Amino acid sequence: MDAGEWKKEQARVDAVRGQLKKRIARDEPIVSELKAQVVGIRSEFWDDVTVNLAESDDRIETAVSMKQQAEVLSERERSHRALRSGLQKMRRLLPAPYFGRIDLVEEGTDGTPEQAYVGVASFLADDGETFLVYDWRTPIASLYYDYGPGAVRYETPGGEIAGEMTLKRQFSIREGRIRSMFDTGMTIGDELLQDVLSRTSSSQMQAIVGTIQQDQNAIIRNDRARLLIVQGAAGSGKTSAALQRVAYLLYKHRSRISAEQMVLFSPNPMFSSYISSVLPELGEENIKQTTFQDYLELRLGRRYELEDAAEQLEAVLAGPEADDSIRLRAASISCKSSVRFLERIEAFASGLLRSGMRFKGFRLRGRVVVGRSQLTERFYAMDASIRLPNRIELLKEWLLEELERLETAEREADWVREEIEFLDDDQYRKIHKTLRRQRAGADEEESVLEERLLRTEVARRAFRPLRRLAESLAWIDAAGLYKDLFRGEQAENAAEERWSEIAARTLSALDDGRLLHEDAAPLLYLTELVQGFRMNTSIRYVIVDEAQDFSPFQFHFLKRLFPMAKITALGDFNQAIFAHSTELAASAWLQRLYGPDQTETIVLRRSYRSTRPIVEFTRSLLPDGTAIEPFDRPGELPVLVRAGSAEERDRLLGADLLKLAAGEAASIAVICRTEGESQSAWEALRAIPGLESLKRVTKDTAKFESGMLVIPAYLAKGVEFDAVLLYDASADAYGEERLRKLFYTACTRAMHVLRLYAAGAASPFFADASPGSFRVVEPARP
Ligand SMILES: Nc1ncnc2c1ncn2[C@@H]1O[C@H](COP(=O)(O)OP(=O)(O)OP(=O)(O)O)[C@@H](O)[C@H]1O
Repeated sequence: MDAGEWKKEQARVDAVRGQLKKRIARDEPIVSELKAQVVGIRSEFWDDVTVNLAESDDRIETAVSMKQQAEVLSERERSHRALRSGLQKMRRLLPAPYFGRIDLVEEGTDGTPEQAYVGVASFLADDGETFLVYDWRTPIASLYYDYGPGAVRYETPGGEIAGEMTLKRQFSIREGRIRSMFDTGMTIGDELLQDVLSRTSSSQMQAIVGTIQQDQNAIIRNDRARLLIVQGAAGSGKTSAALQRVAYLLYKHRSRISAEQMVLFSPNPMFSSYISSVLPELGEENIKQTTFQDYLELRLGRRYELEDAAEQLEAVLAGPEADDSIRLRAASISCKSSVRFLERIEAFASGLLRSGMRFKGFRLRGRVVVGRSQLTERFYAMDASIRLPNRIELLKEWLLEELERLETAEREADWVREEIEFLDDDQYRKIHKTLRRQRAGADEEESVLEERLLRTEVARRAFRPLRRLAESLAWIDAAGLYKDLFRGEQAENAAEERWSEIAARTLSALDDGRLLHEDAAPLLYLTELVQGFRMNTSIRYVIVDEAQDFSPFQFHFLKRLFPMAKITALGDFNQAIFAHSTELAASAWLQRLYGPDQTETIVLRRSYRSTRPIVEFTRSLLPDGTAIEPFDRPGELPVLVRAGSAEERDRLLGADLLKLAAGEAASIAVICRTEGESQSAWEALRAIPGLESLKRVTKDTAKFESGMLVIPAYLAKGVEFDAVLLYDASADAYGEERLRKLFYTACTRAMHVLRLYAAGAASPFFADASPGSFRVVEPARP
């Protein structure tokens, strides 16, 4: 780049920063003053309004005065919020006002190119019209991500604009100085990306706004698809693109959609903390984050002892695949996560329109007051065309009336008289108050009236839990219905492998009040088919990360739970470590969920997280791994360290940990296969001098921190580390084919360094890796 051009650009950066500083200096005192005013008005609110309620004129005056004060307050609050957010944007722009420039000659103009500089927020000149910086989410900025110099077109709210891009320039600016600057073609320069990716990790995910790639931009800006499926290689930027997409959508629909109307399903709470700084970094509020497990807990947690996905995985990994009970459990999981089972449940629910409903009766003091057969008879006496949830609603209404009738009749029962003795003082006082009020106009004698009131109170108290039960729909015997799928005629028709054993195990777990993870979503699905689906109509966008771990049941839930939402499902089938996994792009049932017209799929092949040698090693572990493209970032080969014993392995690994920590690595993870392995590895390694502060991550860890830690592979999903040390890569630990994806997931967490340790024979996966894609190190022994 010639020096004159560089100087010109630096002068522009200086000028824009000058404007920013001027505006910041102007607005800072105004924001502080407004804040002081708001605080002042709030605290003096009651002093300033004339409170005089004696006369009616005064009352009006007071109301007017209060209204005026409230209006002043909300007007000041609005101005304060707007100015403060403008100020925050300017402060964010100050160190690096922009990262890109495009020159565009619009069709039909005189040929003079318009220059558009692109940054994290828009910034206008004093005239209030000229954009000194365009927000990366503005329509014109899309050109920066989608095109190279040449013919271009982009959508604006006013229609399509076509033109010629005459220049595309990238900048790296730090603290106001241009560090690098180059004109590029189609892709956003590898140089910049190299620079960004070679940095060490931090405890929080970073925004990628300056280096978004074209295919990622397609994810970010897609607002057509009802279901957007993103299948992307490990480290291809799925999570990053998803978060940028949230920021884009919040900007695009800022007048009608707020952060509360979006929800992100993440794999675990630690992951939520890891990504929580991206949106604030982009000047947006964080959206709601949850896990599917949270939803299950909310709906089923009170009634059952719920197993979570991690416990399920641990159970499956607890023994060798050849172990019969492990095989049976795996068969149970895959059967209950299948579309076939979903369809079976739907067919079973339709059958309930005719027969088979199960209810629980209502008891009062050990006596049945509304029997289950009474409920069933009423249910089936209804018109055959009425849907299940509507019948339940009608039955509930009847139940509430019936309980009221029973309660009135029950007041005369002998036990009520006895219970009166047990009313406490408070209740007596309340009743006497009512008594005093009613006595005036009553014909009855006081003692008769008193007894009537007391009896009413006792009966009301006794029926209260029954009324609550009726409202809660807990009188539908959902577990009983679910059990019916595993017994009698239903069970006999099942063609699944080992069905009768699966059925026996399911029934015995349910009888103990335990709900296995694979039963939770199907049971809830069946319950909702009967009683109607809960809905949240305010949510407009749902993002599902690690979507390969979602079963058909979970996707069907999302569709029904969020009927007004567009869903983005991001995942990688190669990282499907749980037994219930979805192939995403290749899944026919997922395509059918909203139908092909409303479903779009984007595939990301390029992997950015790891160095080229790491990607070359990890992709060679997969049968279709050649489709994954490494980003050309150099680094050292992955290393297989062969140890003679477990003790030697711990010693060697410990020494490597210390060496890496003394170097540049900010985060180093010792990744284990299971929670149990993680616990014993942590104990063994912590005993090594210098490693006393080694941390251990469990499924209850809420916050992601950098430094040295030990973590089970399934919890490391979605996060990344400068260095990954795979604790046990021996044939004992990873000898089975079913563990290939877990192994792959663990290895792909590494950004710069990957070392794998094996005491004894190494995992057979190494034999599948390309020759020369890793180095073997064997310590010299005497
Ligand atoms: N366009 C980009 N510019 C700069 N960095 C990027 C870009 N895309 C991805 N990255 C970086 O690559 C790493 C991996 O990204 P991310 O975690 O979003 O990938 P992922 O597809 O969700 O990975 P996984 O499925 O393995 O969890 C992150 O450090 C991210 O910042």
